[in-house]
Amino acid sequence: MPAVVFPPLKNDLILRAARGEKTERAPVWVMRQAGRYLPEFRKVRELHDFFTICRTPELARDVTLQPIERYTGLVDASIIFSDILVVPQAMGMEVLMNPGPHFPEPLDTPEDIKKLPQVVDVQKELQYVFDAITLTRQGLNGEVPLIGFTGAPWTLFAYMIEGGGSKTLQKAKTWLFKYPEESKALLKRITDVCVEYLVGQVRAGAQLLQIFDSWAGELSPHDFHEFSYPTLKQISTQVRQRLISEGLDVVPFILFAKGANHAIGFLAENSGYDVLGVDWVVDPAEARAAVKGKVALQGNMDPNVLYGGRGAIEAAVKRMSEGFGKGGGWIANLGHGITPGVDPEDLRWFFQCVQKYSAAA
Ligand SMILES: Cc1c2[nH]c(c1CCC(=O)O)Cc1[nH]c(c(CCC(=O)O)c1C)Cc1[nH]c(c(CCC(=O)O)c1C)Cc1[nH]c(c(C)c1CCC(=O)O)C2
Repeated sequence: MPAVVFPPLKNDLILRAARGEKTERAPVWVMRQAGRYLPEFRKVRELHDFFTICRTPELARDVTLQPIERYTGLVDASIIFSDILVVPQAMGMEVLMNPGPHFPEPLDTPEDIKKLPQVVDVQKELQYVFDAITLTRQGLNGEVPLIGFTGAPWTLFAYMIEGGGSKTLQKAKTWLFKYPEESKALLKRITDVCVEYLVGQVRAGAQLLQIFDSWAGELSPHDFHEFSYPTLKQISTQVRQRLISEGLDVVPFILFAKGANHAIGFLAENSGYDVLGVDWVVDPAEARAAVKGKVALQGNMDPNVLYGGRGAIEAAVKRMSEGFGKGGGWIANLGHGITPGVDPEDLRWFFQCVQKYSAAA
C-alpha cells in the first residue's frame, strides 16, 4: 500500500520539544481538547451518539479540527477524536456511553475471557480510526501535528473488568491478586492489540503517539512494576521495531501514567518513551530533576485552575513555566483532561499565558 502524501507541516514545535530540543517557547495542547466544554462540539453531540462520531471519519475529523479552528496559532497539536474504549470494542466487548462508559457484560472471572474472540483483526475492527486519522491529516493542512493514542493495557483491563468507572477498582484488583497469571495473560492480549493499533495509526498518518495509563496511580509501586510496566515496555519496544521494519516514521512516544509519579525516574531511564506526561501532584522542578534530562516532560496544570479566573490561570502558568524552566523538552498541557464546565475563553487565556511565560529569554 503506497504511503499517503500529506500537506507539508507548518508547525513542528511539539515534535522538536518531544525530542528534547530547546524550543523558542513551549508547545501547548490540552487533553480532551475536542470535548464538551466547546459549544460547537455539543452541537454535533446533539445530533450524533458518541461512538457514532468516533466511527464516522468525517465527523471525527470535523470534531478534531474544532479546537484547531477556534484557537488558530495558539495550539500546537491536535489529537484524533476517539476514545480509549474502542480497543475493548475491537476485542469483542460492548461499550455504551451513557453518559460515562458502561459495559453491559464486563469480565467477571477468567472464565469470561473465553467469550472474547481468540484473534482480533485490528486492521478491520479499527479501520474507521485509521480512516479518521488519514482524513484529519488532510483536513489539518499541515497546521499542527496529529497525535494518535491508545489506552494502556492496565487501564483498559480495569475498564473491561469493572464495566465502567470505579472509585476503588476492587474488581480489577481482585483479578490481579487472586488470578495473577490469568491477569497477565489478559494484559498480554490487550498489549498485542495496542501494538497493532498504534502501528496502524502511524501508517494512517499519526505524527506522535500517546499512551493513556489513567489508572496507573491506583497501583502500588510494586504492582505497577509487576502488572503495568511490562506492557508499557512491550508497546514502546515492539511499536518502534515495527515502524522501523515497515519503513514508517519513528514518531515520538508519549507515556501518560497518571499518578505513577514514584516511577518517573525509572521510566525516564528504562521505558523507551520520549516524553513522560505528569499530573499536577508532582512539582515541575522535581519532575525535571527526577528524569535527569533523559526524556521530555508534558503537563501539568491542575485542570481545575481553569475555573479560578484569569488571575489564577496566569499565576499558575507562570509558576509552571518557571518550574519546567527554559531548557527545552517541555510540552505544556494540563495534568489531566479539560472538564465540561470550562469557559472556552479561559482556555484561550491559558494558551496565551503559556506562549508568554514559556518564551525563551
Ligand atoms: C479514561 C479515558 C476514557 N477516554 C480517554 C481516557 C484517557 C484519558 C483520561 O484519563 O481522561 C481518552 C479520550 N477520550 C476522548 C479523547 C479524544 C481526544 C481528546 O480531545 O483528548 C481521548 C484522548 C474523547 C471523549 N471521551 C468521552 C467524552 C465525552 C462524552 C460525550 O461526548 O458525551 C469525550 C469528548 C467520554 C469518556 N471516555 C472515558 C470516560 C471516563 C468518559 C466519560 C467522562 C468524560 O466525559 O470525561 C474513557
